[in-house]
Amino acid sequence: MGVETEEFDVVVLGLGPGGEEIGQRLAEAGLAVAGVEAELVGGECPYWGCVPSKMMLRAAELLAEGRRVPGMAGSSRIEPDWAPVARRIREEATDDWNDKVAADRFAGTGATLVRGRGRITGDREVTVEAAGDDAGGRVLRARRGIVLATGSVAAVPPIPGLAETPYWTNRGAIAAEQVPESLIVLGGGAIGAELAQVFARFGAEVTVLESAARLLPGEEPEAGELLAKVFAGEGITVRTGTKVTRVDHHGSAFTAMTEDGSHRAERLLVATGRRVDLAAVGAGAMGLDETAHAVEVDERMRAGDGLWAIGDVTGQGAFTHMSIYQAGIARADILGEDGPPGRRHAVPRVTFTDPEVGGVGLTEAAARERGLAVRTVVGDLSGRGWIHGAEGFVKLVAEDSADPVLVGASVAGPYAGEVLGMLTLAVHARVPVRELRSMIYAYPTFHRAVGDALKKMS
Ligand SMILES: Cc1cc2nc3c(=O)[nH]c(=O)nc-3n(C[C@H](O)[C@H](O)[C@H](O)COP(=O)(O)OP(=O)(O)OC[C@H]3O[C@@H](n4cnc5c(N)ncnc54)[C@H](O)[C@@H]3O)c2cc1C
Ligand SMILES: NC(=O)c1ccc[n+]([C@@H]2O[C@H](COP(=O)([O-])OP(=O)(O)OC[C@H]3O[C@@H](n4cnc5c(N)ncnc54)[C@H](O)[C@@H]3O)[C@@H](O)[C@H]2O)c1
Repeated sequence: MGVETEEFDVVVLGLGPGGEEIGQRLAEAGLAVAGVEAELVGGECPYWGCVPSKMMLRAAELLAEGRRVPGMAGSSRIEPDWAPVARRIREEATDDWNDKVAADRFAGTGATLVRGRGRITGDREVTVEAAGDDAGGRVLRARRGIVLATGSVAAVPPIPGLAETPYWTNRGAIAAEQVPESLIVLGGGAIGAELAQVFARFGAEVTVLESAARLLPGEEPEAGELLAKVFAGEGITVRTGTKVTRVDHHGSAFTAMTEDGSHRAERLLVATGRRVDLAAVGAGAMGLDETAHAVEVDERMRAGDGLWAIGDVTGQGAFTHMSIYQAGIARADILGEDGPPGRRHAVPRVTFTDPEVGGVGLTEAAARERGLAVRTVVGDLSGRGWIHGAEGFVKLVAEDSADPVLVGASVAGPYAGEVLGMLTLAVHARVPVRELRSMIYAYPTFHRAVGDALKKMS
């Protein structure tokens, strides 16, 4: 088996949204870049994550809007059909899980695409296993350094019996050609909540089993409570504070045993978080702790001498926008450019359920855990919520000082992810609350609810 050694300025290991962005931008800046990808150029987001899941959610939202016609605009008869959803995902979103367009775009910037699974095997050295028809592996040496951007995979809890069953992770759910008659969703975080609502709206009988005390436990409690109410109204069974003790699969059904009973369904989706495997990428060869849950980076995304890490592997927020943001910071550092350091006080997050749930910066609980003295206010969606017939809330978390700024904010309701934009700006730029109060909020918009909430803040 022959082994070729090649030299580059930078080797990017993993071409998800973060790796793709930095690889392309460094190549465009004139560096010799190799990008190593084991599966599909683009990573989880376009093929099994954000993009196809948001297509599903858009379809499910259209059904829900149709069902809202009676009482407001006439009558409606809704007949869900999964076929166009599966077709859009196959043809428009993922090109049938083919990355030719992305691979060509990457190579078009002058970067070298190396297909195969890579491993750090020494200082600034990556060895790539032979892939496909390649005769042997390749050794890539990086003069400036390696960017570790290998993302995350679904974390599967060690529940007895589960590993022996044909459970879905996000990948199985996204590639579904049919809606199951019934579905158990293990985990009521972002993935679990979004996909539970999609499948329920297309006719599946859905049960969400969440170990924490409420849905979306990382968000404000008001968000989990609102979603639980909405889910109940849509016929979704939600069990929180539940421990699943065993999972079995017999014939065509899953059984999940809990401490107070059992649940049966045709499919079971595991949505209990993500996992980073630093041993698999050989991170120890450049001094990292391979047992860690994430790579620790400084404000320039440096993880060591000649080593940068970006995206899900950093544990700073498993979001596509974080991986691309961090790619920009690392790119500037590698090119020796001045630029703002990576900041984490205003990371936005949106769960695209209906109602959407958006948050930025700290929740009240997270702020208090850090020892910050804060004041909070919770408001409703004002006039627009009533006109729309929608439920939701705005919650603001301000530091308790003479001239306070917001350290966190949440919004739930229609277009909450869009309303979050102004709150993200406020937290990011530390706009004083007095300035936010003096602003004019268009009537009757959803974002006017922010102005109304500010008036109530002591
Ligand atoms: C169902 C779902 C919905 C989501 N929705 C959203 C959303 O709406 N908005 C949002 O911001 N985020 C969303 N996310 C999260 C988002 O997909 C991730 O945060 C994002 O993809 C992370 O990008 P990344 O570059 O860190 O890594 P990834 O996208 O995980 O890509 C890493 C790449 O590295 C490759 N790789 C791994 N190991 C090796 C190796 N040893 N050698 C070579 N290649 C390797 C992998 O094959 C992969 O292509 C969602 C995720 C899921 C699962
Ligand atoms: N709209 C978005 O931006 C979006 C959408 C989907 C995913 N994502 C990203 O992907 C990440 C992973 O999503 P996720 O939903 O898998 O993770 P998550 O961490 O958001 O939620 C996992 C949930 O599973 C629960 N859980 C853990 N172990 C359990 C068990 N044994 N039984 C029952 N419940 C259990 C946790 O309490 C938690 O509520 C998210 O944190 C997010 O960063 C983002």
